[in-house]
Amino acid sequence: MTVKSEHGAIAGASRIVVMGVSGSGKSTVGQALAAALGMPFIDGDDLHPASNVVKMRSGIPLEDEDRWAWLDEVGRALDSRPAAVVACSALARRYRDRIRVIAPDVIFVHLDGPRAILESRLNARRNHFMPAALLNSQLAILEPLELDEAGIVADIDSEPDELVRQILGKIRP
Ligand SMILES: Nc1ncnc2c1ncn2[C@@H]1O[C@H](COP(=O)(O)OP(=O)(O)OP(=O)(O)O)[C@@H](O)[C@H]1O
Ligand SMILES: O=C(O)[C@H](O)[C@@H](O)[C@H](O)[C@H](O)CO
Repeated sequence: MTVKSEHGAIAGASRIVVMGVSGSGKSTVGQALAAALGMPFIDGDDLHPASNVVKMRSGIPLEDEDRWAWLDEVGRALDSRPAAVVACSALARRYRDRIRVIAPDVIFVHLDGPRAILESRLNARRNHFMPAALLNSQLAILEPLELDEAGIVADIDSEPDELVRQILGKIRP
């Protein structure tokens, strides 16, 4: 169960999704956050069916129909463990709702920031299936967390370690 502690931090955060568009740092920050919390880290990129990876690699944005089974995998990755950090874009409310059906106590950490930073990080990144050209479609789908969704927002314009520090000031297991 999640409750706000007396300091306003979200307590009971043991199943965490680090969300945001491509290039926001989900894998980088998610891994560091999991290490700091002593929790396993699972990269949602590794849970995609091969057909999704082929599509993204070819520069074709995924459709909702491509995402449902993947989001179910994300939900199961969380629900089958007592604690975990999963990197998953979870761009739209309906995608987060899908994850919550399986893992109701999930907390979302939205890595948010301006297009210019996202673009420069994606253009500098090597050896990843996701092309920078898909950033526009990702930003078009993005729906920020709503007030009734358990989660926090972190601004990506800091070093990963600093982001982890900020996140740990707002959530605690
Ligand atoms: N806070 C940060 N400061 C500087 N560089 C960062 C930061 N976060 C991530 N990066 C770098 O930006 C690039 C994108 O980060 P990362 O791959 O973690 O993003 P992602 O959200 O997981 O992307 P995707 O959804 O496409 O898998 C990487 O090269 C990473 O090293
Ligand atoms: O929902 C989506 O459009 C995609 O699944 C992407 O967001 C990828 O999972 C990933 O973030 C790219 O590496």
